Amino acid sequence: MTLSDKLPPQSAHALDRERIRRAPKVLLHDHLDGGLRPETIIELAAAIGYENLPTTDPAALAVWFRDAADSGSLERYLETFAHTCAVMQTRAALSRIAAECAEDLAADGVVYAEVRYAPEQHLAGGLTLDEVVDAVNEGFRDGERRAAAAGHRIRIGTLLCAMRHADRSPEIARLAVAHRDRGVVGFDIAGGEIGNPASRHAEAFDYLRAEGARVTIHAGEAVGMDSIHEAVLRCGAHRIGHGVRITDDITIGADGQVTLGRLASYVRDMRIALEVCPTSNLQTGAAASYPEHPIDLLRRLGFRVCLNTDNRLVSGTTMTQEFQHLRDTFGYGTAELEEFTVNAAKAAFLPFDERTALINEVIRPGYARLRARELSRVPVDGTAAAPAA
Ligand SMILES: O=c1[nH]cnc2c1ncn2[C@@H]1O[C@H](CO)[C@@H](O)[C@H]1O
Ligand SMILES: [Zn+2]
Repeated sequence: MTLSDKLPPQSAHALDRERIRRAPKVLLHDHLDGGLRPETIIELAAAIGYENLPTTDPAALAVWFRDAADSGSLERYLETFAHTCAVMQTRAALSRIAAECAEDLAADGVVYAEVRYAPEQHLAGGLTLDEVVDAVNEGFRDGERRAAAAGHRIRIGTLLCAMRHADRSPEIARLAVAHRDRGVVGFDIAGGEIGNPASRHAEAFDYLRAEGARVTIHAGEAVGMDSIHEAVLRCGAHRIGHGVRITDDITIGADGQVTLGRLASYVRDMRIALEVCPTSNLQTGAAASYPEHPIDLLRRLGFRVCLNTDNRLVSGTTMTQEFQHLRDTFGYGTAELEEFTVNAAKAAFLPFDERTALINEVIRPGYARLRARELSRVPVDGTAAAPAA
């Protein structure tokens, strides 16, 4: 197979920011504790007497997070979460943060999201694991209602993370299964990848497999193929968080001939989705630059790639902004945004009929409308009559 054979036609129209924002999008990889509003952190910190924030100016705090996370190392990136987790230790704080997350995603045009967090990191104020999950779910239901009142349709499921370096994964796996019909759609492991192999959590993954639970695993971000191999073949991951280092198992000859190794073939053949987060990858050193980011290669090779934010505050991003970077770097347009969105909907941890409805009743019609507007050159708000082409 040569790569040039696999190039789809690029969209003829450049998508402007507002059209990207309005297009229906699906987000599968977004951390609740990485996406707080800076104003909310400052308010909550003041209320509980948390004095370690680097600044109490919202704009400066947003810049601080992005800069501190721009370290080239995943470990340094993760250090910034101490400040967000510090203010996420009560029922009210968790519910508020989840509700605001739903509102912010909806305002960015996200119609379905799976938002993840590690319940074990929210026990310092005396909450139980079950109370943490209930508080977050309550917040999301509230946020969905508020978004609907503002004219935005969004649905949110949650993924419970266990931390790779800790030893609570069996408990968190049981928690995910106990709440699976009440807002929780799957399980993940997050945190430092180096020195913390997924196989340490084999007990949790064996249990989840026996329960038929849905699993995604952060892998192939700071560690390469070995980590992806473990995640998929030993731990049974249905999706991979990041997974960009799968390119270590792909060779491209001087003649453009592409060869996939056994692992890369498995991931592509089995339609294991790669939850790709370009900006986060640049910050942690998983990719050197947008042009060098493997998302375009993987997409052209037919991997089930979807586009994600990872951490909206820490990476200073939104879904709209992630796609703008790809538009500017690779010339992507409506077709590619729709492709990522449908890929994400196919890989969502929703029942089959709900995934189908999401694609056929929300995503496809949304993009059809977008394309019709492009053709007639109607302004995005549809108010003024467009001049004839
Ligand atoms: O890109 C990432 N790779 C690995 N772990 C991450 C990433 N982003 C956030 N977290 C970790 O996941 C926890 C639960 O949400 C966060 O507290 C953070 O430590
Ligand atoms: Zn992540």
